[in-house]
Amino acid sequence: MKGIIEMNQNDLKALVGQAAVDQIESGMVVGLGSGSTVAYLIKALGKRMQEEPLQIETVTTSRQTMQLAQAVGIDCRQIDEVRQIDLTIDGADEVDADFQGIKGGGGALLWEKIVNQSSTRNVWIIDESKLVDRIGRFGVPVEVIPFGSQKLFQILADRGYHPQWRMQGDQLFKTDEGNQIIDLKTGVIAHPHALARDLASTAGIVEHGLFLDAVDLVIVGRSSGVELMKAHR
Ligand SMILES: O=C[C@H](O)[C@H](O)[C@H](O)COP(=O)(O)O
Repeated sequence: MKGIIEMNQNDLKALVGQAAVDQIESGMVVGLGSGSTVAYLIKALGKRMQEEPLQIETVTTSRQTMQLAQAVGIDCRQIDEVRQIDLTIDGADEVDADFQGIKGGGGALLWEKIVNQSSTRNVWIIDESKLVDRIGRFGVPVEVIPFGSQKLFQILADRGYHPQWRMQGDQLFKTDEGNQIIDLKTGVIAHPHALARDLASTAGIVEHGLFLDAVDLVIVGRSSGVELMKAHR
Protein backbone atom coordinates (compact mmCIF):
# COMPACT_ATOMS: atom_id res chain seq x y z
CA MET A 1 0.00 0.00 0.00
CA LYS A 2 1.17 3.51 -0.80
CA GLY A 3 2.34 5.74 2.00
CA ILE A 4 -0.61 7.77 3.27
CA ILE A 5 0.97 11.05 2.22
CA GLU A 6 1.11 9.97 -1.43
CA MET A 7 -2.61 9.13 -1.67
CA ASN A 8 -4.49 10.91 -4.43
CA GLN A 9 -8.26 11.16 -4.90
CA ASN A 10 -8.49 7.83 -6.74
CA ASP A 11 -6.55 6.11 -3.97
CA LEU A 12 -9.06 7.50 -1.45
CA LYS A 13 -11.97 6.28 -3.58
CA ALA A 14 -10.40 2.81 -3.75
CA LEU A 15 -9.91 2.88 0.01
CA VAL A 16 -13.59 3.60 0.76
CA GLY A 17 -14.75 1.19 -1.94
CA GLN A 18 -12.80 -1.55 -0.19
CA ALA A 19 -13.99 -0.47 3.29
CA ALA A 20 -17.63 -0.48 2.20
CA VAL A 21 -17.47 -4.11 1.10
CA ASP A 22 -17.19 -5.04 4.78
CA GLN A 23 -20.74 -3.69 5.30
CA ILE A 24 -22.13 -6.45 3.08
CA GLU A 25 -23.22 -9.73 4.66
CA SER A 26 -24.39 -13.00 3.17
CA GLY A 27 -28.16 -13.13 2.68
CA MET A 28 -28.52 -9.43 1.95
CA VAL A 29 -30.22 -7.71 -0.95
CA VAL A 30 -27.71 -5.00 -1.85
CA GLY A 31 -28.26 -1.82 -3.87
CA LEU A 32 -25.24 -0.77 -5.90
CA GLY A 33 -24.99 2.98 -6.54
CA SER A 34 -23.34 4.79 -9.41
CA GLY A 35 -20.18 6.71 -10.15
CA SER A 36 -16.43 6.41 -10.01
CA THR A 37 -16.24 5.67 -6.27
CA VAL A 38 -18.83 2.91 -6.55
CA ALA A 39 -16.78 1.45 -9.41
CA TYR A 40 -14.07 0.67 -6.83
CA LEU A 41 -16.66 -0.90 -4.53
CA ILE A 42 -17.87 -3.15 -7.35
CA LYS A 43 -14.33 -4.25 -8.14
CA ALA A 44 -13.70 -5.09 -4.48
CA LEU A 45 -17.05 -6.88 -4.17
CA GLY A 46 -16.36 -8.97 -7.27
CA LYS A 47 -13.03 -10.00 -5.75
CA ARG A 48 -14.63 -10.89 -2.40
CA MET A 49 -17.29 -13.00 -4.14
CA GLN A 50 -14.55 -14.99 -5.86
CA GLU A 51 -12.76 -15.57 -2.58
CA GLU A 52 -15.70 -16.54 -0.33
CA PRO A 53 -19.21 -17.93 -0.72
CA LEU A 54 -21.08 -14.64 -0.28
CA GLN A 55 -24.76 -15.18 -1.12
CA ILE A 56 -26.28 -11.82 -2.05
CA GLU A 57 -28.75 -10.39 -4.51
CA THR A 58 -27.99 -7.02 -6.06
CA VAL A 59 -29.92 -4.28 -7.81
CA THR A 60 -28.26 -1.38 -9.59
CA THR A 61 -28.96 2.34 -9.88
CA SER A 62 -27.80 2.74 -13.48
CA ARG A 63 -27.17 0.73 -16.62
CA GLN A 64 -23.48 1.57 -16.31
CA THR A 65 -23.32 0.04 -12.83
CA MET A 66 -25.09 -3.07 -14.07
CA GLN A 67 -22.49 -3.47 -16.81
CA LEU A 68 -19.61 -2.96 -14.36
CA ALA A 69 -21.09 -5.45 -11.90
CA GLN A 70 -21.75 -8.10 -14.52
CA ALA A 71 -18.21 -7.66 -15.86
CA VAL A 72 -16.80 -8.80 -12.50
CA GLY A 73 -19.27 -11.69 -12.19
CA ILE A 74 -21.92 -10.09 -9.98
CA ASP A 75 -25.43 -11.16 -10.91
CA CYS A 76 -27.93 -8.25 -10.97
CA ARG A 77 -31.70 -8.33 -10.52
CA GLN A 78 -34.37 -5.87 -11.55
CA ILE A 79 -35.51 -3.75 -8.60
CA ASP A 80 -39.05 -5.11 -8.63
CA GLU A 81 -37.81 -8.71 -8.59
CA VAL A 82 -36.38 -8.39 -5.08
CA ARG A 83 -37.97 -7.91 -1.69
CA GLN A 84 -36.95 -4.84 0.39
CA ILE A 85 -33.34 -3.81 -0.24
CA ASP A 86 -31.29 -4.30 2.95
CA LEU A 87 -28.36 -2.04 2.20
CA THR A 88 -27.49 0.40 -0.58
CA ILE A 89 -23.98 1.74 -1.04
CA ASP A 90 -23.70 4.80 -3.25
CA GLY A 91 -21.43 7.77 -3.92
CA ALA A 92 -22.24 11.45 -3.44
CA ASP A 93 -21.14 14.77 -4.86
CA GLU A 94 -21.43 16.78 -1.64
CA VAL A 95 -22.25 15.89 1.96
CA ASP A 96 -22.64 18.49 4.69
CA ALA A 97 -22.28 18.45 8.46
CA ASP A 98 -26.00 17.55 8.83
CA PHE A 99 -25.57 14.59 6.46
CA GLN A 100 -27.57 16.28 3.72
CA GLY A 101 -26.29 15.44 0.28
CA ILE A 102 -26.27 16.28 -3.39
CA LYS A 103 -26.12 13.49 -5.94
CA GLY A 104 -26.54 13.17 -9.68
CA GLY A 105 -23.17 14.33 -10.98
CA GLY A 106 -23.27 11.30 -13.25
CA GLY A 107 -26.95 11.74 -14.09
CA ALA A 108 -28.18 8.68 -12.19
CA LEU A 109 -30.14 10.54 -9.50
CA LEU A 110 -33.62 9.24 -10.36
CA TRP A 111 -32.88 5.53 -10.09
CA GLU A 112 -30.55 6.27 -7.16
CA LYS A 113 -33.34 7.99 -5.25
CA ILE A 114 -35.79 5.19 -5.95
CA VAL A 115 -33.28 2.60 -4.71
CA ASN A 116 -32.41 4.80 -1.72
CA GLN A 117 -36.03 5.12 -0.60
CA SER A 118 -36.52 1.35 -0.89
CA SER A 119 -33.47 0.53 1.25
CA THR A 120 -33.44 -0.24 4.95
CA ARG A 121 -29.91 1.22 5.28
CA ASN A 122 -28.09 3.67 3.06
CA VAL A 123 -24.33 4.12 3.07
CA TRP A 124 -22.44 6.73 1.04
CA ILE A 125 -18.79 6.40 0.13
CA ILE A 126 -16.88 9.59 -0.55
CA ASP A 127 -13.39 10.98 -0.49
CA GLU A 128 -12.82 13.92 1.82
CA SER A 129 -13.11 16.50 -0.99
CA LYS A 130 -16.90 15.88 -0.97
CA LEU A 131 -17.35 17.07 2.62
CA VAL A 132 -18.70 20.63 2.83
CA ASP A 133 -20.10 22.90 5.54
CA ARG A 134 -23.30 23.47 3.59
CA ILE A 135 -24.37 21.89 0.31
CA GLY A 136 -24.88 23.80 -2.93
CA ARG A 137 -21.60 24.81 -4.54
CA PHE A 138 -21.69 21.65 -6.67
CA GLY A 139 -25.09 22.70 -8.05
CA VAL A 140 -28.33 20.72 -8.01
CA PRO A 141 -28.91 18.31 -10.90
CA VAL A 142 -32.57 18.11 -11.89
CA GLU A 143 -34.00 15.41 -14.16
CA VAL A 144 -36.72 16.74 -16.47
CA ILE A 145 -38.89 15.13 -19.11
CA PRO A 146 -38.26 16.34 -22.68
CA PHE A 147 -41.82 17.69 -23.14
CA GLY A 148 -41.80 21.42 -22.44
CA SER A 149 -38.28 21.36 -21.05
CA GLN A 150 -37.34 24.69 -22.68
CA LYS A 151 -40.31 26.28 -20.90
CA LEU A 152 -39.29 24.64 -17.64
CA PHE A 153 -35.72 25.87 -18.12
CA GLN A 154 -37.08 29.44 -18.35
CA ILE A 155 -39.18 28.96 -15.20
CA LEU A 156 -36.09 27.80 -13.31
CA ALA A 157 -34.11 30.76 -14.65
CA ASP A 158 -36.91 33.15 -13.58
CA ARG A 159 -36.71 31.70 -10.06
CA GLY A 160 -33.02 32.63 -9.94
CA TYR A 161 -31.68 29.07 -9.98
CA HIS A 162 -29.17 29.73 -12.81
CA PRO A 163 -30.02 26.61 -14.84
CA GLN A 164 -27.60 25.03 -17.31
CA TRP A 165 -28.31 22.19 -19.71
CA ARG A 166 -26.25 19.07 -19.02
CA MET A 167 -24.49 18.23 -22.30
CA GLN A 168 -22.75 15.15 -23.61
CA GLY A 169 -20.53 16.40 -26.41
CA ASP A 170 -22.76 18.64 -28.53
CA GLN A 171 -25.95 16.75 -27.58
CA LEU A 172 -28.19 17.12 -24.55
CA PHE A 173 -27.29 14.51 -21.91
CA LYS A 174 -29.81 11.66 -21.84
CA THR A 175 -30.55 9.74 -18.62
CA ASP A 176 -31.26 5.99 -18.39
CA GLU A 177 -34.96 6.96 -18.49
CA GLY A 178 -34.48 9.04 -21.66
CA ASN A 179 -34.89 12.31 -19.80
CA GLN A 180 -32.71 15.44 -19.72
CA ILE A 181 -30.70 16.99 -16.91
CA ILE A 182 -30.71 20.66 -15.98
CA ASP A 183 -28.00 21.66 -13.51
CA LEU A 184 -29.01 24.45 -11.16
CA LYS A 185 -26.04 26.60 -10.20
CA THR A 186 -27.52 27.66 -6.90
CA GLY A 187 -24.38 28.25 -4.86
CA VAL A 188 -24.61 27.42 -1.15
CA ILE A 189 -28.25 26.57 -0.32
CA ALA A 190 -29.62 28.28 2.78
CA HIS A 191 -32.79 26.15 3.02
CA PRO A 192 -32.36 22.77 1.25
CA HIS A 193 -35.78 21.40 2.32
CA ALA A 194 -37.57 24.48 0.95
CA LEU A 195 -35.70 24.17 -2.35
CA ALA A 196 -36.51 20.44 -2.49
CA ARG A 197 -40.21 21.20 -1.96
CA ASP A 198 -40.18 23.85 -4.65
CA LEU A 199 -38.53 21.55 -7.19
CA ALA A 200 -40.71 18.56 -6.30
CA SER A 201 -43.86 20.60 -6.85
CA THR A 202 -42.86 21.84 -10.31
CA ALA A 203 -44.40 19.92 -13.22
CA GLY A 204 -41.89 18.44 -15.64
CA ILE A 205 -39.28 17.80 -12.95
CA VAL A 206 -39.11 14.07 -12.41
CA GLU A 207 -36.56 14.21 -9.57
CA HIS A 208 -33.87 16.44 -8.12
CA GLY A 209 -30.45 15.68 -6.72
CA LEU A 210 -31.07 16.91 -3.18
CA PHE A 211 -30.83 13.78 -1.00
CA LEU A 212 -32.09 15.05 2.35
CA ASP A 213 -32.25 12.88 5.48
CA ALA A 214 -31.40 10.00 3.18
CA VAL A 215 -28.23 8.42 4.58
CA ASP A 216 -27.37 6.33 7.65
CA LEU A 217 -23.60 6.09 7.38
CA VAL A 218 -20.99 8.01 5.41
CA ILE A 219 -17.63 6.35 4.83
CA VAL A 220 -15.03 9.02 4.17
CA GLY A 221 -11.63 8.40 2.65
CA ARG A 222 -9.15 10.80 4.20
CA SER A 223 -5.43 11.02 3.66
CA SER A 224 -5.21 9.99 7.32
CA GLY A 225 -7.36 6.86 6.74
CA VAL A 226 -11.01 5.77 6.58
CA GLU A 227 -13.57 7.51 8.81
CA LEU A 228 -17.06 6.15 9.50
CA MET A 229 -19.54 8.96 10.15
CA LYS A 230 -22.87 7.76 11.52
CA ALA A 231 -25.85 9.99 10.74
CA HIS A 232 -28.07 10.89 13.68
CA ARG A 233 -31.57 10.32 12.35
O1 LIG B 1 -25.28 10.36 -10.74
C1 LIG B 1 -24.27 9.99 -10.14
C2 LIG B 1 -24.21 9.69 -8.72
O2 LIG B 1 -25.03 10.45 -7.89
C3 LIG B 1 -22.81 9.53 -8.13
O3 LIG B 1 -22.96 8.67 -7.03
C4 LIG B 1 -22.17 10.83 -7.69
O4 LIG B 1 -22.12 11.73 -8.77
C5 LIG B 1 -20.75 10.61 -7.14
O5 LIG B 1 -19.94 10.09 -8.15
P1 LIG B 1 -18.37 9.93 -8.01
O6 LIG B 1 -18.12 8.86 -7.02
O7 LIG B 1 -17.91 9.57 -9.40
O8 LIG B 1 -17.82 11.27 -7.59
